[in-house]
Amino acid sequence: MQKTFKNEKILFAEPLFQCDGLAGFTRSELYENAIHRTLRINQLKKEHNWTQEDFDIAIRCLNYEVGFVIHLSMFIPAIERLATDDQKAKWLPLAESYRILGTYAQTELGHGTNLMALETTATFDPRTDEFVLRTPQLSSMKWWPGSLGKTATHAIVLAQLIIGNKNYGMNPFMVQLRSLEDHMPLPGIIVGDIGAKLGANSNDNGFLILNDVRIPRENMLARNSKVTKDGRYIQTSTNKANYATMVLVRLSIIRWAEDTIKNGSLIAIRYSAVRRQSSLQAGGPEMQVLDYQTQQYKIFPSLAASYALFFTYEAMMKEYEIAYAQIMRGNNQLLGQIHGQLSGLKAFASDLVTYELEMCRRSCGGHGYLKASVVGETLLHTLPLVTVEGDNTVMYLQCARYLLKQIAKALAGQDVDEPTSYLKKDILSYTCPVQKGEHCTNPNYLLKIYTQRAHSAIASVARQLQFDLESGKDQSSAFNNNLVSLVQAAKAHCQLCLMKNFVESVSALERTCSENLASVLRQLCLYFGLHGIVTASGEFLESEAIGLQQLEWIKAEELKSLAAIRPNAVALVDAFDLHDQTVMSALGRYDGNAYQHLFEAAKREPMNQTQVPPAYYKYLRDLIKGQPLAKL
Ligand SMILES: CCCCCCCC/C=C\CCCCCCCCC/C=C/C(=O)SCCNC(=O)CCNC(=O)[C@H](O)C(C)(C)COP(=O)(O)OP(=O)(O)OC[C@H]1O[C@@H](n2cnc3c(N)ncnc32)[C@H](O)[C@@H]1OP(=O)(O)O
Ligand SMILES: Cc1cc2nc3c(=O)[nH]c(=O)nc-3n(C[C@H](O)[C@H](O)[C@H](O)COP(=O)(O)OP(=O)(O)OC[C@H]3O[C@@H](n4cnc5c(N)ncnc54)[C@H](O)[C@@H]3O)c2cc1C
Repeated sequence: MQKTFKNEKILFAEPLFQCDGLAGFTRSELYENAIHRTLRINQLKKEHNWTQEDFDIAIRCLNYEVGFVIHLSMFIPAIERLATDDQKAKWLPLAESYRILGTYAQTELGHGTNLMALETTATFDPRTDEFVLRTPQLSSMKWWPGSLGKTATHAIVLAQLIIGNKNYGMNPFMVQLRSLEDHMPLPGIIVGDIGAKLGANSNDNGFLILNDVRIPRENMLARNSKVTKDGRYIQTSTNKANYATMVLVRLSIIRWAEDTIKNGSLIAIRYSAVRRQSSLQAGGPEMQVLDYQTQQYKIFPSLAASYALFFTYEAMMKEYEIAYAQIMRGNNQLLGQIHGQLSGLKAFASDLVTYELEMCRRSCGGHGYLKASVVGETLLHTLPLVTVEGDNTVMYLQCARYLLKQIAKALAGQDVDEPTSYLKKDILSYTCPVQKGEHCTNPNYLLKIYTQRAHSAIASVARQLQFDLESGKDQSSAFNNNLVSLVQAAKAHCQLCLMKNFVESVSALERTCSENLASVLRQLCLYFGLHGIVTASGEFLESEAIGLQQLEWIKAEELKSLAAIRPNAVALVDAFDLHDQTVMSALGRYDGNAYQHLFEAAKREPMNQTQVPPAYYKYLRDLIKGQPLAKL
């Protein structure tokens, strides 16, 4: 599942990467530890001639608990995508050698989603051939960018370009924030950390106020548009190309989601295999909780999601690479498709894993509430994914916007993109594919059900929008009246994508892997499809892709699937090939000794380093001895 990291032994031989000790770290210690880790991985990369992929896998093995995440995943890719060749030649070597440390400063205190309303301005001054950057009011200050608080020496600042009295929209500007001599903020720059978060506290997300900061004209990243010395704005590509970095990170978030749900399902399944509690026969031996149908019902969805997201990431990475190669050659034909697909899938993947991670945590009972179980920590660390790189609702709506355009093309007899080719079918020509119970044991039949449900959801909201417009509603009212249905249609399309990628990937694997493995993967794919229909049965019924009889067969088959997966559940998570130090969980260790590891973790608890707590001498001693307490 995860390209086995041949360098695991090297990485985890170093105490720095042994994660047991992170509990109890202060924010400053977490921050320093993260920086130390990334720089040490960089040294290991040089010492052992690791590839960039090895470097990335090392970071994923550490669950992204490293420093410079935005520098590596946004600042450098933004230079690659938004800068001219000359600008790349200047800035990339500095960034790649960590001579400058960057962030991607787009979001403001007052705006994150609505980029058109960003308030930071970059005003061209032809007298000095410079841009003057300012955050005009409190709500304008940049707020959230990772590494902005204490680390970044430079930021790619997204600002409204002003020439004369005209606003040319959001453009990217390279701004130095701190001195490269003493790291002090430069004149006009007020910068700092925005404070503790629910998780990911090793990251110094920051704020930035720009008070008339002057930068040379050449600091506007000018691949897609530029300003001439005499103040003319020349656009060389769609200004949406300036959004390209976000598209890449949305793809990375799908993989981040896959990595975290693999951790969660591995912990839940391994622990459920060793935890014995209660029994079904009076006086009988206590059962492995993994044998309870309800426990399987709680945690097998995370197992299936792990594989579904793995296959979807692989498919989307290929789709992105094709689109990106064309875009970098100036051909933006696939820009809309890749944006629509990745907006929706980033939202769907992050929604799916945050839900299933909580189910994994709950399945561990009381111990799931201990930091040492790590499932809760993983959830806290994953929660931002439903917001970063675009709030999920907004991302679903971007996907829905794409789907509406595609179905309009389909209805007009025009070509549509491959991911929406199903919309070419006549919506009235669908017949329920499942005519007998045994059809529910074939993922290909289920795929037809998902296709019809997605097509129906998109066609239905398109019709409703058309009806509202024809009834006299203006565009924005008609849209706002149908946002919930638009999100539902986007989710239906995304769930179809996951199911399609799962079915097609297993079908491709069957041609090369053993029948045993093929059978296990087919079973998991079938379960993923069945469970998805059951959990959204109302929508599937509404689409007429299934009736009550089919739903009855599907629900029965889903429960049978639980029992079929049970014998292979532990092997399926072992197949993730995750090192104990990656999973970090006392409940999910490969040796299965959960209780021993829990107790070891408790013994490492800082409070246990002394037998008698300081509070005893301040408060408890007099209390216990019945002596009057001094005034507190
Ligand atoms: C991966 C390995 C890396 C190696 C290093 C390893 C070390 C790193 C460790 C791990 C890597 C992990 C990677 C993940 C890191 C995650 C960290 C994340 C930190 C967070 C960062 C951020 O949050 S950055 C800020 C993100 N902000 C947003 O996303 C804002 C959301 N809002 C918008 O995008 C736009 O406002 C919105 C799309 C909502 C509206 O656009 P707008 O132009 O205002 O109007 P609209 O009419 O809707 O669109 C017009 C037109 O433009 C098209 N379009 C919109 N967006 C895009 C786009 N992104 N790309 C292409 N086209 C776009 C849209 O479809 C419309 O087209 P038409 O319909 O007019 O044709
Ligand atoms: C951990 C973390 C790291 C981050 N790192 C960075 C970074 O490095 N660089 C950076 O620039 N930013 C960063 N961000 C900011 C992030 O990109 C924004 O928070 C995100 O884009 C959401 O925007 P917002 O916060 O303004 O939410 P809002 O858009 O204000 O969302 C509030 C609510 O309004 C709803 N809403 C908003 N617009 C619409 C609409 N059009 N239709 C329907 N509903 C709508 C949303 O669905 C949501 O429910 C980070 C955020 C977090 C949490």
